[in-house]
Amino acid sequence: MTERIAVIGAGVIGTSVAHALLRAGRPVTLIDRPGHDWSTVRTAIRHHERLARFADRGSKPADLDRLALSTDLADAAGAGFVIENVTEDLEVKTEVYHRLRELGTSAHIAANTSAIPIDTLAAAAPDPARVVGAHFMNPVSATAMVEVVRGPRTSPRTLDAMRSLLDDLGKQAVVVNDAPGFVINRVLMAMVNQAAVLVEQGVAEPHAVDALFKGCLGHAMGPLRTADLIGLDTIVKTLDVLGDAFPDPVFTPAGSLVEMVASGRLGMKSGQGFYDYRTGATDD
Ligand SMILES: NC(=O)c1ccc[n+]([C@@H]2O[C@H](COP(=O)([O-])OP(=O)(O)OC[C@H]3O[C@@H](n4cnc5c(N)ncnc54)[C@H](O)[C@@H]3O)[C@@H](O)[C@H]2O)c1
Repeated sequence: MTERIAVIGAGVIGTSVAHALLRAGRPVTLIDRPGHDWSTVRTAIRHHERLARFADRGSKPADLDRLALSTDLADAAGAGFVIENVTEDLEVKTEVYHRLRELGTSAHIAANTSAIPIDTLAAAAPDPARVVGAHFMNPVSATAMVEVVRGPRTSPRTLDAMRSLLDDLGKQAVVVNDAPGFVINRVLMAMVNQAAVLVEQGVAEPHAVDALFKGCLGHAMGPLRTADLIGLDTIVKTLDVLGDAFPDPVFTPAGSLVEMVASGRLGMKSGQGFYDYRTGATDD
């Protein structure tokens, strides 16, 4: 099956999704806004490829000749499947769905959002029945499972198409119902936020917080390195979505998170977050 897939949003997760699709031999059109810095995308794809090759030395490399880059949403119109990964902001995402509607897109659309309910996005889409949530984890190539969110209007056909695409990628789908933050982020975001508060209050340094989660609870990464990997700006935006949905202070972004984002410390993508990822940095 070689139908082209349009991946909209070439940031942290969109690039990782595109890479995983290329490894599965799928032709991909990766779309971002005009003026987007494609050099960071190429660097990220090379990074994902190194990770994937390290994890599975016998696997086939991503076929980069199948990757088309675009700054025009019209290039999503003819795709067999659309995976939307734009900024975690309802207005920004809604604009993309409205444009897909104007373009008459008839493809199934997977919404990759951290917390925005799928039905809210579906309301702006060409056909709400053709929208399903696909909450991918970064790095996508190295993650075995995807949280799939069935909106109240998601059709069985679209859900099947999502499962079948994930099957091709070698990923297991776990289907949950629609709610702000779904399952993972309703829990994870509260945990990340409290971990940031603990650091703020001087209870522990980031490496101690993460070491406890790895050594005592068997997590692959602690909450603060996970936050750096996701992107601290995305963490704050996701907490804002959850805070709007659930008036609980556990979702009020920690002051330190807000300050880090305001000063451009966005995590791995900017080189600094709770940890320092710049060349030669030693606090890793
Ligand atoms: N970072 C993660 O680990 C992760 C995991 C799962 C889901 N998500 C969700 O995926 C989405 C993207 O997250 P991210 O971390 O990649 O964010 P990001 O900020 O790294 O990237 C978002 C990208 O969307 C692009 N964009 C914005 N408006 C656009 C438009 N109109 N047309 C085309 N491109 C547009 C931006 O230019 C940017 O490149 C968010 O909803 C986020 O919550 C993120």
